[in-house]
Amino acid sequence: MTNSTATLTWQNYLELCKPKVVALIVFTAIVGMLLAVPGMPPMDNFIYGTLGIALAASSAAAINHYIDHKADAEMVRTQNRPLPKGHLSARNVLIFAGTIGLISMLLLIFLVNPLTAVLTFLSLIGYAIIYTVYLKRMTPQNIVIGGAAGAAPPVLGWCAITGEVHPHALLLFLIIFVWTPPHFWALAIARREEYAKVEIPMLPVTHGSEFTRLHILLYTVLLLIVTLLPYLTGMSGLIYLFTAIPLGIGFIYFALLMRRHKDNKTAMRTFGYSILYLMIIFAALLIDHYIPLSLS
Ligand code: HEM
Ligand SMILES: CC(C)=CCC/C(C)=C/CC/C(C)=C/COP(=O)(O)OP(=O)(O)O
Repeated sequence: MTNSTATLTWQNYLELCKPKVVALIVFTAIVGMLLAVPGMPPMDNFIYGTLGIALAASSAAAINHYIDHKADAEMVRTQNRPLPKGHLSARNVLIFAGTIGLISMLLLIFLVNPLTAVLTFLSLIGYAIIYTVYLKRMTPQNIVIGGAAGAAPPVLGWCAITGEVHPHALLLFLIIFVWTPPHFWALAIARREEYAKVEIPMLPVTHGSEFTRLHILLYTVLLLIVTLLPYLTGMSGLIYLFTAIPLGIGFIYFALLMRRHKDNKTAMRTFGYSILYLMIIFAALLIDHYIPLSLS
């Protein structure tokens, strides 16, 4: 194998893992871990927990590539993925997904704790099988229900440190769960023709873009309310609150902008904002945890 072929192979495997999505997922898990205890969490649980969750999410992403390869070949956004392009064989993808999935489970069972392993496994199956095989092709509520898998990582992170599912961790779950529909539907509006072409019943395809825009707005309002809960329950302080409120208002502003400007560019700007939103709100939770303002 020449050097450039080796690089290409390596890049293809990395692409299977959806590295940017998984990076943000892992960040939310890390925030869950750091919020679970005052000060620093035990290093072993932190490192092996992070690795285990990252490998499970990557395995789920690779399985999603395998199951979706036919639809992916039909859509401009996904047609250059390693399977539709023929850069990797289905067999290689399955072996890769199985191997990293297994390593993840071994790490979590033996070096973290069994509850984290079970919950991570359920998230993997939730995304790779329940969402990708069934929900995605069955109902326009696919991403609302399937969003539970993507929202799980802070709970997994928290559990990796304490061995329990704490109600505060469930608040973090709730934030990502309510964030997911406006995150995805903004993109789905811009890509509705492609989803229609491959007969995937995303909300803008089945109920139209207007209806979807209204639902994006409703979810951003709900999200602003839900993001007040960490402050109201005493889990987070004023640094968090003063970040969450303007961020939430910003998301509502984008949702309103989408109702005024019906172009794909505005929809994609909203999608871009959603990613920035999640990064910043979780960063704020973290900063607030270590630098609590005692004004409250
Ligand atoms: C059911 C749940 C979700 C759905 C259906 C969904 C859908 C998508 C789609 C289709 C893209 C691809 C955009 C593209 O190809 O340009 C994307 C990108 C992205 N998603 Fe999500 N997402 C979900 C949950 C999440 C979660 C839980 C996170 C992180 C916590 C996340 C973070 C991201 C990031 C960072 C990107 C940008 C990737 C890039 O720039 O390449 N998503 N999402
Ligand atoms: C901890 C653990 C195991 C979590 C798994 C969560 C996980 C990897 C979520 C990914 C969310 C995502 C990118 C959904 C899009 O899938 P899609 O098929 O609708 O998008 P696509 O068309 O870009 O493939």
